[in-house]
Amino acid sequence: MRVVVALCRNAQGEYLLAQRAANAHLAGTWEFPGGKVEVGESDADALARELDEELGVTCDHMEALLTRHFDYPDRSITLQAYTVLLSPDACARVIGREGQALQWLRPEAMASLATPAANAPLIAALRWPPCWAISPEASAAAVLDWAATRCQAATEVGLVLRLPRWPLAEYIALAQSVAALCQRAGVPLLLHGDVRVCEQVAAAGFHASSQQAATWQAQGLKKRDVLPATYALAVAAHSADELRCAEQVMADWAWLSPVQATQSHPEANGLGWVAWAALVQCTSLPVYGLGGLTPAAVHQARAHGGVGVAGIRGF
Ligand SMILES: Nc1nc2c([nH]c(=O)n2[C@H]2C[C@H](O)[C@@H](COP(=O)(O)OP(=O)(O)OP(=O)(O)O)O2)c(=O)[nH]1
Repeated sequence: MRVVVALCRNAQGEYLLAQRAANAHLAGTWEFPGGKVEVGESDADALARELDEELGVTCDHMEALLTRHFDYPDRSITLQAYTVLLSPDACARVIGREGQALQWLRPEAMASLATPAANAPLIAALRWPPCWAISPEASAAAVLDWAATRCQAATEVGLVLRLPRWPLAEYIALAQSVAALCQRAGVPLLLHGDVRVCEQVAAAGFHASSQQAATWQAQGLKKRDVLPATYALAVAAHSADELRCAEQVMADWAWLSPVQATQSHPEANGLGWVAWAALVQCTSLPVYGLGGLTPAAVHQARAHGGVGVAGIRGF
């Protein structure tokens, strides 16, 4: 079943959510406005019809954001999300024409609501940048310069400070400087390595290796047991099993690699986008593509069920 949804944003950076009826599939959850595409309808027709039926508004402009296939126990859906520009007038006129409750909410506040499981990647795409730049292994001065350049760039990017060979104390000192730069620029930063760094540095999250996640899983530990409450957890995965492990430790998203062969791991064959997309379907987590990609691959990732891309060279 093909379902189109509208991510309607207002001038305050909030998005419109509607509560599903008590007798509907996924009753009571907070969804994005939209619905099933009927036979013979284009996505644009279906979305315009749903917005009129549900909210009493017409949409001025829509842009494809991402596609994600999702298997609920009783049905499979292909969810196609569009960002929709509503004029300030239209935002003010929005009403729940089917009696549904409505609210405008920032993406980071959506985690505390009951939302359809298929929506996690959409919410991640609204909350987090489409691209993550992973630090090169270089001197402290070069890494600071790398971070400063990306913090000044106009493109939407997050940073991952990955320096596996650095002693803990030196990593923490550099991470504190990078975190200060990122905070000033409003750029999210993920830490890496020893999880104890999170107690010393104010960052947006932590990037765990697949081995770290497997160790936590074996010990029955979840994200809340290993990270400060405000931290997001991103876990590296290379297979369906590792994606399941990321889910079990309650990661916020997974990096799935390698999409293509890379300079750092030339021996590993790339999955290619088709096999990558098939693996993405094994999980309900948001997934970023990694391995031999550049920021230009965001659209391909999003057409294959992903949220975005990450990498070292070219980011
Ligand atoms: N509208 C909407 N549906 C969603 C979202 N996330 C999600 O998993 N779904 C699922 C729930 C349903 O199984 C399916 C949409 O079907 P629906 O029943 O809302 O479609 P509709 O508006 O055409 O409903 P109806 O005319 O059949 O009553 O997609 C979302 O954010 N918005």
